[in-house]
Amino acid sequence: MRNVTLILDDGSRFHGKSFGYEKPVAGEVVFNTAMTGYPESLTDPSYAGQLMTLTYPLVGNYGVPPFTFEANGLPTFMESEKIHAEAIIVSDYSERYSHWNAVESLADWLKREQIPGITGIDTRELTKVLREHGVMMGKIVFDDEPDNVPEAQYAGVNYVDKVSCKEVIRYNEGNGRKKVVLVDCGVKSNIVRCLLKRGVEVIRVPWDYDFNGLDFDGLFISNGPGDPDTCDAAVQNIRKAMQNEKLPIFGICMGNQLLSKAGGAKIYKLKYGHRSHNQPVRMVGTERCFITSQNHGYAVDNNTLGADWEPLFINMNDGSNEGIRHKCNPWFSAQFHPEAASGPTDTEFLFDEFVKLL
Ligand SMILES: NC(=O)CC[C@H](N)C(=O)O
Repeated sequence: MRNVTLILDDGSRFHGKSFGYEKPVAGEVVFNTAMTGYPESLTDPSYAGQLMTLTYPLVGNYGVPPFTFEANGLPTFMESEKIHAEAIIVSDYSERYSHWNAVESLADWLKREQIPGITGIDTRELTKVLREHGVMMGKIVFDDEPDNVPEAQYAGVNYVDKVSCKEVIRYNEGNGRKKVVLVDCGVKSNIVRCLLKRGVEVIRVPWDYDFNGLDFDGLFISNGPGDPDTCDAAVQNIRKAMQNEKLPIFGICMGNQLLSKAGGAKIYKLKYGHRSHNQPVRMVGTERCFITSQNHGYAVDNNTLGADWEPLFINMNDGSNEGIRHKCNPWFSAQFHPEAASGPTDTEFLFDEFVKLL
């Protein structure tokens, strides 16, 4: 195992060993406090451009599931066709694995997909640094190649364009089913699955595709990587769709941010994001609290919501926005992940609410 150093933009250094693909890499260093879910998180397109730190120390011990696909083309156990995170940073990589569904080790998968993985890092200490300073850019450098230092930019880059589908894909076509246009900003497979299992046809379109000429009954806006302020084309198309006040609209994560922007609200960057399986959110106007799966670095500024909108969920840790709804029209969204994958499924009922509206 080659020695590596993780260098953060503030100059902090963490020494570890390479266990994945051997390539220096740079990106935004973020942390996730979930105890499980590395196959789902690594393949979540929303991690594009980021070096994913896991605070839970033992990683790799349940291996990696097979990369098989369902008849409709969706991967059976992964959230997309490939790893999107730039690298994974762990404390204690477990070379041995055991799980009924495992077919290979995390190290073998990372090497095959040419994604670096580093171990031996005190990821809890690293997380303290990120919480204190806020998320930072960082680089993984191989100690025996000190001059091979990678560069990367995260802010202002349109990552959605890199991960969105390039052409229209239809699922579950025909039979007079209700049709949902899904704006693919980097959609997770389980979102498509959550819609399909409720009997609708899904028309998945590229993030900047003007879907307004299509025949459809509802609009869904997906999760996706990077800064929502780089996705103006999507916001314009959503605004056009809003001319039909009866059209049901539902958004998740990036979808919450883009719907909010279409409604006139502003987005800001959180100091260190929400990435875990246990983020508590309260449904506004009730005492109901849900434990949610999350992965986002930006948030909607509640104070900038227009008069026709209100927060739908609020994060109980930091009071930030976790969803919005329109006061009259069937338009709502969640900042967290009701489709889980991975994490708790307690809020999957939001898909039922949306499909009922169609
Ligand atoms: N998972 C997502 O859709 C994330 C949305 C956005 N890229 C953020 O970081 O806030």
